[in-house]
Amino acid sequence: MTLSSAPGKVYLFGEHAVVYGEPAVPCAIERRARVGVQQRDDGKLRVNAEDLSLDGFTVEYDGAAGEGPDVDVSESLLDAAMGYVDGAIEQVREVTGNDEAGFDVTIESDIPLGAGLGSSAAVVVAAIDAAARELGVTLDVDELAERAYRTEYQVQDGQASRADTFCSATGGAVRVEGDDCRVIEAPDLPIVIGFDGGAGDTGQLVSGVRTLREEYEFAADTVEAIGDVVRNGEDALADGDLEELGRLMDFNHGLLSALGVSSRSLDTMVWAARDADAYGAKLTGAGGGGCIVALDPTPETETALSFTPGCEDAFRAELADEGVKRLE
Ligand SMILES: Nc1ncnc2c1ncn2[C@@H]1O[C@H](COP(=O)(O)OP(=O)(O)O)[C@@H](O)[C@H]1O
Ligand SMILES: C[C@@](O)(CCOP(=O)(O)O)CC(=O)O
Ligand SMILES: [Mg+2]
Repeated sequence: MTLSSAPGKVYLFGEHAVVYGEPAVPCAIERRARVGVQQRDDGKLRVNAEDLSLDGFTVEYDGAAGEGPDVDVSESLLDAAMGYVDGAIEQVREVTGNDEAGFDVTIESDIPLGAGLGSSAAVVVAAIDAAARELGVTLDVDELAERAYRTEYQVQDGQASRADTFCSATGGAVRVEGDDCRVIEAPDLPIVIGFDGGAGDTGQLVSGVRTLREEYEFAADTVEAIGDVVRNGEDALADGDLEELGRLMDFNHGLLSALGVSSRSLDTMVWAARDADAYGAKLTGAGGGGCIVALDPTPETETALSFTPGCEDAFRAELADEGVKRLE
């Protein structure tokens, strides 16, 4: 068996706008997906993903080369659930030139699904890394990030940036603008996360922003304004100016809200953090439901969130310096 892990992330700034070429700054956090892979002789793909439940079912699945799923759910739901793993294995078959390779894949993850913490990118990065190594090929981190990006791009119907996958592959704080991806210096950030227990549909939310942007010039301007916030945010990050970072995160949340990707529970958690005197707070990732990220070195925000109706979990997150980890 070959085992790799990869971290989730929060966006300090720039989600959604990054899809249209504006810069974004995600930071990897110490919450990981671990993917174990064992080659099979029969060319089939069998995925054991205990965290992945569809309306209460746990999926036992024979992927593209297999016999189809052992659950009674619609194909579209199953594609949505399994597309990332299937896509990751396709990339491994391509990059290793082993078209017929079959695998047993086991996924365990500390990252809530669809909540804006990049569970999909972490699963894809760890799966590609482990499956390629299982076939004797160790990918360098740039190739791994590129293959993981192609997987997300394909599964999300051509609507994905390189931000999540690059960040998960390299770890640390990163800056992504188009295909220019780099790791940047970041101070120790007092990151607090609030989770409403829900999820958003990344593809649908990205499509919503695309439509608005095509329909209204001011929505296109809003996307550009997010880019300006990010550029200011980079300076604040370089200066270690947490107050300014927080102000800019607040502004970023307002602009995301204007683009229709916030929700009542995300707004409620953002306001709870602001009322607790966090430096700033915003939704993270695609939105619609899931997580907010706040900056607060004191325990106040975590405490306030834990008493906020609609907030299911509040926790601190450490920056993950390391991206993909080769465990076995
Ligand atoms: N532990 C897991 N096991 C299997 N698949 C997972 C797991 N975590 C995430 N995924 C895949 O990623 C999808 C969620 O990704 P996405 O909607 O982009 O949200 P996010 O990346 O913000 O968590 C899930 O529907 C599933 O396909
Ligand atoms: C909305 C977006 O900018 C980030 C999505 O992040 P997440 O999958 O919700 O963690 C889409 C993308 O960059 O591919
Ligand atoms: Mg995702």
